[in-house]
Amino acid sequence: MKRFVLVYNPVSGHATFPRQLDEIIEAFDKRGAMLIPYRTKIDNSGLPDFIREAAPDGVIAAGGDGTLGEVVDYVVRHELKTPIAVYGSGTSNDFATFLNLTGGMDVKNAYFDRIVSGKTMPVDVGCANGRYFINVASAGMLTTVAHEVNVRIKNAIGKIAYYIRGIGEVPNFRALPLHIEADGSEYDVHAYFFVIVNSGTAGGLKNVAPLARLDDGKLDLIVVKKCSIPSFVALAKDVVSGNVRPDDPNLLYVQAKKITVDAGEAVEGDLDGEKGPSLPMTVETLPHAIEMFY
Ligand SMILES: Nc1ncnc2c1ncn2[C@@H]1O[C@H](COP(=O)(O)OP(=O)(O)OP(=O)(O)O)[C@@H](O)[C@H]1O
Repeated sequence: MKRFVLVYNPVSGHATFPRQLDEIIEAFDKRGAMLIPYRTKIDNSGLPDFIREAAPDGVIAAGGDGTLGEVVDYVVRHELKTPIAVYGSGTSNDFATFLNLTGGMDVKNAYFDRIVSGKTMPVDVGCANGRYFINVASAGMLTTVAHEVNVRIKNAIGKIAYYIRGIGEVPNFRALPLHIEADGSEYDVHAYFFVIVNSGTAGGLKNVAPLARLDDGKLDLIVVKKCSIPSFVALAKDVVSGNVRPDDPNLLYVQAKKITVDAGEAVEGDLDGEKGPSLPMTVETLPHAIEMFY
């Protein structure tokens, strides 16, 4: 009998996942597979031993991008060599969205079939100052905004909270003097923020990085340069509508294996939507570091 560790975050998104637990256990039971639940806590340092002990055919991360990122960090760091599935039950579920895994029970049941039959693909992982992430590393104005959003507000109204809080910050937009090295090329730009993405979906927005591929051995760096307010509004419109152009003059768009970003000060960073290392940040790609069910 195949068995899967179900790592579920009871509070992510609207804290609705616990109500779906019975349905999911039944879905795997029907497919002749066993689920071994692991309820996340603030400190999940016992997870690697739990996974080793269970010796599963895969680990399913049920939560948002933060939960998935944490599972990926443990799997890579502890060389657990187990394929990973994502069940998006967070606020924005960027990675699950990129893999077209969000939707109704039809989508989920088809995915459960593929998990049980073992359909996997290799996926790159990012490493930022020694911490692994699956989807996005970033820093700058927007990151601070996201971290300051009260968790309860975030749960209640989701990503809209980012914008509400963000709008309040507009007068405080501050550009950072970034020095960037990407695979040997150097760039100096005044920028509001940057994202380094693995998939093309970030911050609840699809197609933020039109060139991004999960298995190309590269990460995509997108830097939003300091610009006039009308230019910024036009760019924001393109981003929201999924029409980011890599050659947009207000962006620096670079694909690279290794990227270092320095702002000359310790600006707070973000990994997969959670607090990450501060700048300077060195991000490297680990090509095909994990297998993911898709
Ligand atoms: N039992 C728990 N009680 C309180 N917080 C928890 C618990 N388990 C995990 N967490 C916290 O949940 C956060 C991760 O949430 P996650 O990113 O998965 O969901 P989200 O923020 O709702 O979704 P998304 O990242 O997709 O927007 C982490 O900060 C983690 O510490």
